[in-house]
Amino acid sequence: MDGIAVAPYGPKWMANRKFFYSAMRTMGLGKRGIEKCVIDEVPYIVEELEKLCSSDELFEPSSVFDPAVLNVLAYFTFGNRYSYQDEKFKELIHINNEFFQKAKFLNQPEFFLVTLIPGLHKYWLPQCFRKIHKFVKAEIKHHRQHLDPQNPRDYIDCYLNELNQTSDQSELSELGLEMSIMDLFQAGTETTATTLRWAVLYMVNNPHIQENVQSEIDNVLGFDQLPKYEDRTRMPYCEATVLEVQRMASITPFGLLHCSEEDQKLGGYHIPKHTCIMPSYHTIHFDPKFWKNPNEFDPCNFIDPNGKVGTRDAFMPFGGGLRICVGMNIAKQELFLFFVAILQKFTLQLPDDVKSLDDEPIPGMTLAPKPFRV
Ligand code: HEM
Repeated sequence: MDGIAVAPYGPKWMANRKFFYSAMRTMGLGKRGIEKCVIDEVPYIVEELEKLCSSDELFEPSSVFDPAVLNVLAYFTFGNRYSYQDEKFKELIHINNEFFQKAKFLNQPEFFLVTLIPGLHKYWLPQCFRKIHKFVKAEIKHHRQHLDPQNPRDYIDCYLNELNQTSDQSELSELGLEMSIMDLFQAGTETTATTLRWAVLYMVNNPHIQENVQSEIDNVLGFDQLPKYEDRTRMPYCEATVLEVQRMASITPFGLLHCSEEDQKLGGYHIPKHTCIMPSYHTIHFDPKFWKNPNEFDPCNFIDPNGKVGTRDAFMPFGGGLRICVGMNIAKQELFLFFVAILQKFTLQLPDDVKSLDDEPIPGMTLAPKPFRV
């Protein structure tokens, strides 16, 4: 196992994770910093939503969020974004979503059979995994042919440069690059797009909160000024609302599986070596010890008495420890900037005959709202 999310704790995981951070820094200094990738996507989201609204038909917001978040990662890794109508891109979204659905199998007991019988994974791996792999390999081949070592354009170029400079003993490899990209797509698209769908759901179910958000946007940005990530310091209510969406939705209720490397003591319990551990972030996010009215959607959970946004130890949407989400800073920027840009231009409403949306999630590896239309 190579890459980041699926790699076991060890030198390969460490090298790929470290490389991801260093690429973010390198690219952050250039024209294609992650914030630019996100901001550049905003006009396309607005345009797509305008098109959908003008038809008077209700629509499911994932038709906009899926391509938008995948485009940010495509921009970061492949160096270009795709038109939402591009057939190749539609196919990539389809196979990426399909793979995510299949990956729910990872939480089932059958998965342990796959890990116990050597070689079985070759037969079990679903077709969509092979398709994404083929797509990523083709992009890497294309990048290798057009690589200019002095001007790395994106994540793949930075990684290839590093491979060309390092020795055979390096823990980085072409397979590590392929797996890392697939991890970023897998871990970084459904999670972010699903959180945005929850944001829409909570806004239509709580119109008074939507009004407060919009009035802050009107005061700080007006109707035309594009939001920047630094604006969040002047927009505490919007920032707190996004954090509250993450708490209430708790889309990764158990994070990823962890395993103790040694015998450990934790909270007075003895954890033997090689115990499988699933932290329950969902429990922490709804614990009345930490939250006044945990079952109520209330952005004030994150606003301190001075009106400033403060986070809490009992808030862990991105997990914690050594394996904390590597895409946390990308996701935070996407959530804030997309959320603000949408509510700057649109008011989200339910059809006349619907009072509120069902906020019971569909159970799974991530907690998603049931399909809905606005
Ligand atoms: C709202 C969006 C997101 C949420 C809620 C989320 C949440 C998480 C959580 C809970 C974990 C597991 C941490 C643990 O086991 O303690 C994780 C891991 C991970 N996430 Fe995210 N994530 C999000 C977005 C992203 C994005 C945008 C990317 C990529 C750009 C990404 C890439 C990863 C990777 C590669 C890992 C595995 C890290 C490792 O094992 O070292 N995630 N994420």
